Amino acid sequence: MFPEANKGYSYEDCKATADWLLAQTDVRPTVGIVCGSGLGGLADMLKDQVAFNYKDIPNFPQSTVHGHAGRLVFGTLKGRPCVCMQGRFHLYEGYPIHKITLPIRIFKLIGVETVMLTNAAGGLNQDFKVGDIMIIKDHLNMPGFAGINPLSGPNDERFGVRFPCMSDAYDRELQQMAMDVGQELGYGDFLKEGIYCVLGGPSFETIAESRMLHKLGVDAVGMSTVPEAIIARHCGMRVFALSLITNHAVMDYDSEEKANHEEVLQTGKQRAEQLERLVSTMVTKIEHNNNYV
Ligand SMILES: O=P(O)(O)O[C@H]1O[C@H](CO)[C@@H](O)[C@H]1O
Ligand code: HPA
Repeated sequence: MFPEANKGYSYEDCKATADWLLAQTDVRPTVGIVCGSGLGGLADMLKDQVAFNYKDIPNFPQSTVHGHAGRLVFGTLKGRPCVCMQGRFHLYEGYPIHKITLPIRIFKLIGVETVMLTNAAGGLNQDFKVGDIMIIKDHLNMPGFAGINPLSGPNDERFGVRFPCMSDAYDRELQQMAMDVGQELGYGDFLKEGIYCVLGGPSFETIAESRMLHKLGVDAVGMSTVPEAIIARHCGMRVFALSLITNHAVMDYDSEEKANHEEVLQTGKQRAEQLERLVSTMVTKIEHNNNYV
């Protein structure tokens, strides 16, 4: 019924990878973090690290994008056991969508309860500045409109239901926590919230595309995160996600601005410290069993 390419990894494949990892480390993370482009420094915050190169992990794809180191790092963040993907996978790298999201199911099988996704994104909201951090409150899954969804193919109920709800994709308590922590840290001026839209990439948006997305109510555009959020919600993990606004999406034919990956990485470096502090402070407030203390 389903073409071979749509089958993805079986539960047993995922379990084999999870068990392999659990056999190599005593760390039992309840929080899983994914680092966006240029945001790999988040992983360096972990203490007592046990790190694996993606090439050494059974079934794992390889990172091919500059700014994505390709390491899975276990460790503790202010005493809390965490696992961190220092580098993620994107559709435009040529991987099937099931492969992009495999690590999220591995997170689930090693005991992760809360997933924190970060990304670099282009700002469409005219009130946003480069360097703003946007808490994602909802998403537009453009590849999904064309049938490219990480849940397509046979459904294994051991992960989740056939038709998962997505109106609660981004945990509201964690959004509020991020706002509160951001205020406490004095980040009020550059902490925003909004809607993220994923596109396939790797070409950046045309002016017409940016204008269309802006009219649709999109605040920031990128090429990741949404497939990971869908897979995490499907298997019952809580999701928090944020975008670092690394550039303005060009919306004006007179503009001299041109989106480029170097600028994306550069902005990441400039905001790295604050972003790390925001995420690490949140981690210390996320209790086992997903309670916010
Ligand atoms: O979403 P992350 O992985 O942060 O990366 C973003 O940055 C790259 C473009 O510069 C794209 O891959 C886009 O998705
Ligand atoms: O402007 C952008 N568009 C798409 N993806 C991005 N990732 C960082 N900036 C951008």
